[in-house]
Amino acid sequence: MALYSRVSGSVGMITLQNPPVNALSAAVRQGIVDMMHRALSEPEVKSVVICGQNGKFCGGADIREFGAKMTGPPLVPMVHLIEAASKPVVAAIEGIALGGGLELALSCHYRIAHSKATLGFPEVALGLLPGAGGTQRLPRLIGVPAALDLITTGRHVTAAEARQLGIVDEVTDLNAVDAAVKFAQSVTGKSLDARRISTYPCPRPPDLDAIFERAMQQVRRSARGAIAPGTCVQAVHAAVTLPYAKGMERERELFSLLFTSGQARALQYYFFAQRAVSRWSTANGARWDTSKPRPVRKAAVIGLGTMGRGITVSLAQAGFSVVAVETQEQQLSEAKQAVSGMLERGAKRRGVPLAHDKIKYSCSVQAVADVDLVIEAVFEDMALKKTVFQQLSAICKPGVLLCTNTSGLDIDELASQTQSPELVVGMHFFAPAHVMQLLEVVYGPRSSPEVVATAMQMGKKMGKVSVAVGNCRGFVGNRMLKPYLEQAFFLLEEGATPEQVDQVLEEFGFAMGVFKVSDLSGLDVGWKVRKSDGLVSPASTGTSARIRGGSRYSPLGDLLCERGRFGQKTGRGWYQYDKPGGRVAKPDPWLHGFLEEYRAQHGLVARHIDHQEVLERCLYALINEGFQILQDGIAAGPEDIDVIYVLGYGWPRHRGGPMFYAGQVGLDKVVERLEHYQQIHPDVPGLQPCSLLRKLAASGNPAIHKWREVIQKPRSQL
Ligand SMILES: CCCCCCCC/C=C\C/C=C/C(=O)SCCNC(=O)CCNC(=O)[C@H](O)C(C)(C)COP(=O)(O)OP(=O)(O)OC[C@H]1O[C@@H](n2cnc3c(N)ncnc32)[C@H](O)[C@@H]1OP(=O)(O)O
Repeated sequence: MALYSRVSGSVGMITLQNPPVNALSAAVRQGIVDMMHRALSEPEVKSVVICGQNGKFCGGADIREFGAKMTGPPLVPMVHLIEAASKPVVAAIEGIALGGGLELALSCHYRIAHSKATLGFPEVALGLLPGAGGTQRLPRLIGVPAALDLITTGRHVTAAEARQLGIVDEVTDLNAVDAAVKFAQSVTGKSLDARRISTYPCPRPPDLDAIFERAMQQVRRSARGAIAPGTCVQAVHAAVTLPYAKGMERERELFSLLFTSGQARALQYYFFAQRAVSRWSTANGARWDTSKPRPVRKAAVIGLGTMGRGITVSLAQAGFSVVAVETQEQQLSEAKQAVSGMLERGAKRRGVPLAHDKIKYSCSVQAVADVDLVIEAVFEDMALKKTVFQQLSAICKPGVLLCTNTSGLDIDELASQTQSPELVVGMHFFAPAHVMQLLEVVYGPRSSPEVVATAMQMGKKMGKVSVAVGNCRGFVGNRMLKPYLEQAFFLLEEGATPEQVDQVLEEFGFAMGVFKVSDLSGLDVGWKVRKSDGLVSPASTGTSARIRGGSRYSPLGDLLCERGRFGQKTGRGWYQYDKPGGRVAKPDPWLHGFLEEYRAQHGLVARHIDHQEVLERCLYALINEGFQILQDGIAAGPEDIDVIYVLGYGWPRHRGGPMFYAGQVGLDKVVERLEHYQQIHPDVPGLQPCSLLRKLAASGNPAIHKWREVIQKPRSQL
């Protein structure tokens, strides 16, 4: 709703009230319309201030209303009512003015912002465009290039930048509402003719066509198939080429197109999914709202390889004191240099103070004796990690949280090396750890709720999105990756090339295809794991070379590693690179020849594999594992899996995540296609639809938010 009051005798004040962000729900819109009429009809009122309760102007349209039937006054007539008002209307912007909130502010005649406020049009991230005149008013106010930048990227600007761009009239360090009231009094009676943005002519730079061409190219490059950014460009184009009223019609047309799209639904689902994962629960009943995090002031990182360095930087930048331990002198000095460089670049990019003094380096594990939390990031080797955990358990003060950055080893086995297994959790960072936003917090059967809560909160403090997951081989992300990779290898055996598979996945929207990712992370990583699992056997031919434990196995990755082809680092992998460490993947004729030879040796006949088969086999195998993970209680809900895949594995956000995507495809269709492929490949268990997937499909493809009702009480292995 919106509250009306009279201040200083002549100023009508409309306060938006809809916690937590004063979103423009039907009730708020109704309140604004009613209170505007009231302010305009009261003769004592000479000017109006619009502000938001609790220091937040407005977070935009109420996204929760998008899925339901719209009620209440629409936004467009509401902003027209404000702009057409005969009394000056001043927006007092505190906290946030985003999306519809900024459109509301742009319909006011003046805008006063607090210096800490942020403003922006983030609609593009929800698969939309600013549909209440934003695409028509902003270019009129600040020009086409700046408007295109803000609307197509959705980036938030500070009050200072907004002032520089001309979006706000004044910035204050004092109380913005008081300042707006004073301002409103000062403009009482002044003509409003020059204050209605919709009446401004839209500036037409001479190189207009080139500007729009560049904007389109830019969004095509970065959108990875998302339709909203390009549609935003079209809407801004209308502002320059059409009169305001026609431009508004075009904005509405384009908005409707996006509003009803699957991409908008996926992005809006993802928006709430990312927030839902902070309300975590575990298979043994611990919950976010009943578990109190422990205070952590000082943390330690053990092992300063690539991951340890990134984790050290993340901790220091988040304000923790860090003891960074590396027992190899040479490694330690290299790490110091690398960490310093990362901190300097980070400080420059984010304009934050350098955090060098937060870090103390040591080559002795004894240095961690007084820390509150340790993150072990040594080499991915169980025996080594066990030794480290035994040492830590002996050295650390009582009650210290012992965390491991393993990407898939058994947390419980590590916990059993310590005197207090309840204090052990996984904190699985993604490389580069100081950049990637995802953190899998892995709890074991004995991890205490407070310890899970602490790791989740630590992640948040480091600016990460933390997702709590149960303990199993590969946890959620890497466990689902296995069947996906497996299918990609099988497709090569059957006749595909790495570039064909990658192209299909990149067209789907993945940042990188599976083989390019494999080259980037290093083929030797998986090879070591397969070797320790006893899967890598001496080269042989015939069917038995491609069977392990009764199931189909592709030794292709092993064979490449045997030839020293580890990917980018060696300049050769699934692709070739101009030099070791090179980044540009080029198809490799050697690899094509090798695949032909391999097929011949194993009696395989290459066949044509189409786009649909590549996509379905890779994605549905991955999705099927996701359902198995839900069934096992390793992830509490589909949102957890989707957030992990979008933030950690390059799944296109505009497709919501693998579980959401499965729902959009239709669960019955996913089951049907998996069964189809399983009939052809009966030796691939990962293509057998799991029982939860079958159950959900049989119960009529329920909406994703209803899946939890069907997922029985978690039947975790924990
Ligand atoms: C043809 C059909 C015609 C239909 C007619 C429709 C006409 C529409 C016309 C115009 C289009 C306008 C569109 C919009 O305005 S879309 C919304 C644009 N705004 C945003 O995208 C802002 C989204 N919010 C945020 O970025 C952040 O929440 C934040 C910066 C505002 C605050 O961040 P933080 O402090 O970190 O808090 P949380 O993110 O955790 O959020 C707290 C809580 O609030 C919920 N929430 C936030 N914003 C909204 C919102 N706009 N609507 C509803 N709910 C919102 C958020 O979900 C959190 O709650 P929780 O999920 O329960 O945890």
